[in-house]
Amino acid sequence: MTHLHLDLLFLLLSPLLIFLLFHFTTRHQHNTSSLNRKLPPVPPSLPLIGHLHRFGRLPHRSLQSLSSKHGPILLLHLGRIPTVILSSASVVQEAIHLHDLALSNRPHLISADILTYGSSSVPFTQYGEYWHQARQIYALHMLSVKQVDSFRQVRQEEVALWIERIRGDGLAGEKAVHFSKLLVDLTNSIACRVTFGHRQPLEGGSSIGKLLEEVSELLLIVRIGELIPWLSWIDQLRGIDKRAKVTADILDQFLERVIEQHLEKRMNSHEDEKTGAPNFIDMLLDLKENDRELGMSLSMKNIKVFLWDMILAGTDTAFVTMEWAMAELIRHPEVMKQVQQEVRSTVRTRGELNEESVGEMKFLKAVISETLRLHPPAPILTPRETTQEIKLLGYHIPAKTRVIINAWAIGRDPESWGDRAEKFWPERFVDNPVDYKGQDFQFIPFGVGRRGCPGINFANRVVELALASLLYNFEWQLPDGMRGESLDMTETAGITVHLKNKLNLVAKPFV
Ligand code: HEM
Repeated sequence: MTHLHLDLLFLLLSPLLIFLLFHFTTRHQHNTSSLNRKLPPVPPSLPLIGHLHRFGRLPHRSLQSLSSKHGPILLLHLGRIPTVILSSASVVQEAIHLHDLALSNRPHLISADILTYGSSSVPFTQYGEYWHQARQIYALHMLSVKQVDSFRQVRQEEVALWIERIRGDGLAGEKAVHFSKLLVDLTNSIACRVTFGHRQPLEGGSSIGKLLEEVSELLLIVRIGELIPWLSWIDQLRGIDKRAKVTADILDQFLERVIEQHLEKRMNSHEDEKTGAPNFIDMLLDLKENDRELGMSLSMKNIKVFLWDMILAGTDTAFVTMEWAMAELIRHPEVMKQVQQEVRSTVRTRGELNEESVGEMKFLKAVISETLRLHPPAPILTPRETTQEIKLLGYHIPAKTRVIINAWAIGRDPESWGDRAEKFWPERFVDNPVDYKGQDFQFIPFGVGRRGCPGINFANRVVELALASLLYNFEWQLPDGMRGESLDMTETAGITVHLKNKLNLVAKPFV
């Protein structure tokens, strides 16, 4: 059906839809308040769509402005979905200290169901036994400090190749480098080598990057049927399910193929030959062979989900962090100079740029923290859902309420960060014990509580080494004599928030 037909159909049906929506929404809101308990403040809404229109294209910003008017805890109705918004460090602290367990579920999302084997992906899966076992596998095997250490050589090799690529190809010092694209290439190749053992495991036309883009986009699409179930036929007409199923099939076939290749290789090699570079597929296949020790049986489906999670959760977030860090450094040449001085003098003293020398670069770490404070890659984290009724700041929050934590607003709250809350000022993190591991509620780019990110250590190693290498090897400028302060910092909409206009920079070799 063409777009014209769809629009016409929608127009004809809209009076009926408006009546039914009005009936549904008012009845629903009445039900919530009839509990006769004090609910969080509800900003004015429209009868048909509740607060959907107030969610905005960039929800972290629109929700911040709502909470500055109505307070740090709000109740919104996104269509049929009651959603509580938490926007201050103290309210999140109370939520996690008193109700972490009750806040550990994720809402059920149809796209995640289709794209991640019935929502088996850890970021989307329901709280319960499977989630516990999966987190154990991350903590003890895939993302343990020892395991992350074992990928050191992969990271160092990939970063070194990447730096040479920037320097070579006649790019460096001549014309602007498509910096954002370079970052995607690096994070993809590290994630693929670590996960599959190869840089580019897909043969033929499509690439992992393309597949990843399609999956992220599909996970982001707002489904009308999820907000207003009886309108789900509109999603069918939009073809979302079909698109998601096609992508899920490509993804599944790809994962099957790489796992088969590894199985074949294992069958054809003797025990003493199984010493290739470490990768998640072989590690999971080893665990599957010894699943009695593991305490759970790992199915092939589980293995596929773990592999895809690593790519999905780990690539975009690290890339976005580096993109924002570089954009802020370009806008603040004095900070750029200071961090380059630290990186270069540490390398001079240590004789080498590697993960050990990077570990000593305090100001570089402060620059990364300040970037994550101002630009958390997932500004409203990942939504939660209450498993039971809870009480927060004296307000009742019913079971099955969606909960959104606005980490972006919390990171810019003058109550926690003072007058210079909006300023990029990395010094605030030098010799400051506040960090992003989830204990300091004013700074939570990796989330909080038991659903917090298990990949912090993995991400840090990549981001620190890659940024240090860029800063050590090159002087960075905007093309055509553009000045840093004119850099467009407009954000894109999405679960992860990028720079809208991709970064193009001139890289002049320093060494
Ligand atoms: C700068 C990089 C990263 C950032 C900012 C980030 C941020 C986040 C956030 C905000 C969440 C949701 C937390 C919550 O709901 O409280 C999350 C969850 C998750 N992250 Fe990360 N992440 C990053 C890198 C990684 C990496 C490298 C991996 C794996 C290799 C990873 C794996 C996961 C997983 C599996 C979850 C789901 C946890 C659960 O639901 O139990 N992340 N991450």
